[in-house]
Amino acid sequence: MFVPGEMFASFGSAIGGLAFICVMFPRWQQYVPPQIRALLDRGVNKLMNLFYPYVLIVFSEFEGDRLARSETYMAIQSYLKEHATSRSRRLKAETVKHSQSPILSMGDNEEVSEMFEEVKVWWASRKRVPRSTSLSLYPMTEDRRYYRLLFHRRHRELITESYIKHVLTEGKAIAHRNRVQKLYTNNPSKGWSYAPFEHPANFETLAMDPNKKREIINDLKKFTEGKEYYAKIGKPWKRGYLLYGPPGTGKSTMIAAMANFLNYDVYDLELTAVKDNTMLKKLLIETSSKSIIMIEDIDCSLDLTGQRKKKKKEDDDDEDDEENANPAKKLVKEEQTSSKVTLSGFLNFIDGIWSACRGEKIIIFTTNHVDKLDPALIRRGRMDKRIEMSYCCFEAFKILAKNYLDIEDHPLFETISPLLGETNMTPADVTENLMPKSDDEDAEACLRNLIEALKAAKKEARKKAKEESRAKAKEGKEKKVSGEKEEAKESGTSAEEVKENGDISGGVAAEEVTEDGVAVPDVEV
Ligand SMILES: Nc1ncnc2c1ncn2[C@@H]1O[C@H](COP(=O)(O)OP(=O)(O)OP(=O)(O)O)[C@@H](O)[C@H]1O
Ligand SMILES: [Mg+2]
Repeated sequence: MFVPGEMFASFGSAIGGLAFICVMFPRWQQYVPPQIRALLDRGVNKLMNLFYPYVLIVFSEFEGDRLARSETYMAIQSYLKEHATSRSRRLKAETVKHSQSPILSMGDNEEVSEMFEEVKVWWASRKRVPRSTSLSLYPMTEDRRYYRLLFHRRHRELITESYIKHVLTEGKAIAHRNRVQKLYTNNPSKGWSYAPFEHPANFETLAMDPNKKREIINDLKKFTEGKEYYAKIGKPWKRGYLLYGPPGTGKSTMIAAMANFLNYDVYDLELTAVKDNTMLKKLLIETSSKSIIMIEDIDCSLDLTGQRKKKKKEDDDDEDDEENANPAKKLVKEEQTSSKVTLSGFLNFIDGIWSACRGEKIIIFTTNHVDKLDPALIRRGRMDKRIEMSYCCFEAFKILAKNYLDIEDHPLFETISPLLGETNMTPADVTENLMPKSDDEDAEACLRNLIEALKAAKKEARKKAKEESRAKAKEGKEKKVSGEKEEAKESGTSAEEVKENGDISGGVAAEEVTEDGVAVPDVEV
């Protein structure tokens, strides 16, 4: 096979020989003055251009002094792993943490070719071992790898404008597809640490109203495809969701389903483990793009619900006077406050830092009590979409029945449907009943268990409602009696008298109380 890389070595001419010497004896430059060296370089290049019509582009693993690997190099690596390893004769196997099988890539000094729009290009992987005078315990880590792309100069435009773009886009997509999804958690001392994210939830098994589900899926799709749109409207490529609803309605399951649908990493941010606003910023800047940042039970995480209101109120409090008198106490209090994440710090992050760091991120808050949250936290713009996760409806039940019992229809569904409408049962409770308790229990037995549980829940709810209304009535009565007693005390009459008066007048208005505190009933005779 004719390969230009090899052709280079086969030049028997003086030019080839000179070029060969340059490559084989790179130290020759040390013995030649710089002016002559530059002249020689130019001459060699001119001659090479005449006889060697190929263009070479080098993509290094590390660019300049940067410690991080070049994104371009990694994208090419992924591209070549998928497209070239089948044609490569020498492969390199790398064991990747949390991956079950080793990942194969082109071995060092290996070459492969491919066709792009009927143009042939050659890729080669190369390794440069830098000469080092210092002793290193890990000499291998100093190897510098790079990819070489070779093509005929007639195709320069096609390769530089289309092919490289194609390789990078495809390479990034392949890398994203093949990566191990991660679940990050934060801890006070180490920042983020991660484990593989292996939650099996998906939108197919998520029980909820199908229309609502479709709407969420479309929203996510639109978000992932919206890079240009977000750039056009000048908005950071981020989206905020608020999931709210009673415990066991599937909020956490929904986040897992979203992460699996998008193939995003998940950052589970525990606000109570964040020391202060500065630490919060640091953690959030460290999150990568294509990720979901979730803050569960935001109402319980911190006093994010009303810190601003409370602070304002505190200014007028007597407590402050006490602190002013005791500076030590004040200092301790200030320290305690500054060692916490505050609502304003949090909001600043969402509006400011959040917008500045790398895009394609989703932030999700969950809460059981949406009404308790500070409106500033969940206003439009910060939280783009609110999703209510509610009690199990019949449509959601059908999905659970399919997941757990492998049935799409059953005569007992007719009994279950109205019961679900009359009771508030969470999907978590429904699934509990749909799971066979023993080997003898078949689908029908599970459905009967569910019917019993629904009936019991309905009975319980009725009993509770009755008790509540009785308690309310009792409370109202007690309030009325104590009000009458209070009034009697103030007016000096007996409670019975007040009651009688009250019954006649229907209550005494404040204006009708004389200066000496005696109530004058306004009775029309
Ligand atoms: N909508 C649902 N679809 C499928 N399974 C569900 C759904 N809701 C709850 N479940 C089941 O119930 C379990 C608990 O649900 P999940 O943890 O998602 O509830 P939650 O709303 O996050 O509750 P909490 O408010 O207590 O955090 C899940 O593991 C899942 O098996
Ligand atoms: Mg949850």
